[in-house]
Amino acid sequence: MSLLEVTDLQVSFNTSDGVVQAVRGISFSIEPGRTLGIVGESGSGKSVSTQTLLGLNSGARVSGSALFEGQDLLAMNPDQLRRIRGAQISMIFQDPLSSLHPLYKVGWQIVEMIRTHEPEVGKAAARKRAVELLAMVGIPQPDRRVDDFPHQFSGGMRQRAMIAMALALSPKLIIADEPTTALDATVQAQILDLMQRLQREFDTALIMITHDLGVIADIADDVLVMYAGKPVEHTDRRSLYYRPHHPYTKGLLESIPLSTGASERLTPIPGQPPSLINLPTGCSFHPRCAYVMDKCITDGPELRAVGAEADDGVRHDSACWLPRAATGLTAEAEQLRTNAALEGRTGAAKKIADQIAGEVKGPVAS
Ligand SMILES: Nc1ncnc2c1ncn2[C@@H]1O[C@H](COP(=O)(O)OP(=O)(O)OP(=O)(O)O)[C@@H](O)[C@H]1O
Repeated sequence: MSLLEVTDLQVSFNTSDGVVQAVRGISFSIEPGRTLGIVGESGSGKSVSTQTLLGLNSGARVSGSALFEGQDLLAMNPDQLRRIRGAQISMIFQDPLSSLHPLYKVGWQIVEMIRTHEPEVGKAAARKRAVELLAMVGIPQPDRRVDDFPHQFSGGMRQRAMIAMALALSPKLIIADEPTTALDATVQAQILDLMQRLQREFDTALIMITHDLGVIADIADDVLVMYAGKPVEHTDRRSLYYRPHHPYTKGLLESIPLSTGASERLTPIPGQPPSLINLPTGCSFHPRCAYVMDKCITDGPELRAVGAEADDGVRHDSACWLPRAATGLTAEAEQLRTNAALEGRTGAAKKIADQIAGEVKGPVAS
């Protein structure tokens, strides 16, 4: 049994403009000590998927199941979820001030967190643990800084303090939602290092949400790529980075900024993600896809096994009509994609491809 097993999670919101289909059927599982990266552009449904697991989306229409140690989180009442939050599953957000109250001392907040879930722990013992936790996440002079207010910490230190708080009750799963996006590259690397070290030490499972594939390149075991509320590619890290199948994943990889001076490469994906109220027909990505075919406009592909990995036991699923073997960034893979795209398009798809042609290089010429 997996630590967490999410099956066909769907989340929508009724708004005055219509129904927002934020999450349209995602499934994943995670084992103790493993890291799952969930990646996609802003609005792809990454945060809603994970917040729904912890009951943090009031007013949402939710279906599917999310078994945490065999118990369905989606069927739990608010009291049961409150007991799970923080103690069994904790969250780290981009903005530490969404977890750290600006008007209370950092140490006091950690102490409160411990004593709320473990009332038998005395104040002195909880404070001692708070100091130990701050030391563990690398806060200098923790016995003194424990009495600081959040605004007396730098951005990186606040992020560390939030990690200390997330670890306070030794949760089995941490969900980190863009935890380093607001930090500069050096501090970002230190925080990711720290999370990885602590994760190993405590065998904690980690779900890392990010819009930047570069952030999880070193730490994810598996990666789930989301587009417009749907999973479009799901595989292990190696396959995803070296043998991507979905053109959206390929686009995300090509848009990773390389911080290597002259060779810097950043090719944005053309166009914008669709409205989740009025989704495109067929594959939601087709209006932006350089490999669009006629079929993509009418039929939405579901995840299916692709690549040679399907035979050697590594799971590699992609929701794309391109040939199963068209994985990777080699010239050969590109040829397969190009041939399939050029063969598979006539009128409508050709028009879309021509529009994209102005913005991106792809198999757009006929
Ligand atoms: N309470 C709500 N009511 C209506 N729509 C919502 C609500 N919460 C989220 N959404 C919509 O659901 C979609 C998915 O949002 P979500 O925050 O999960 O995206 P994301 O991939 O995490 O992006 P970001 O990185 O910007 O947070 C967005 O279009 C968002 O506007």
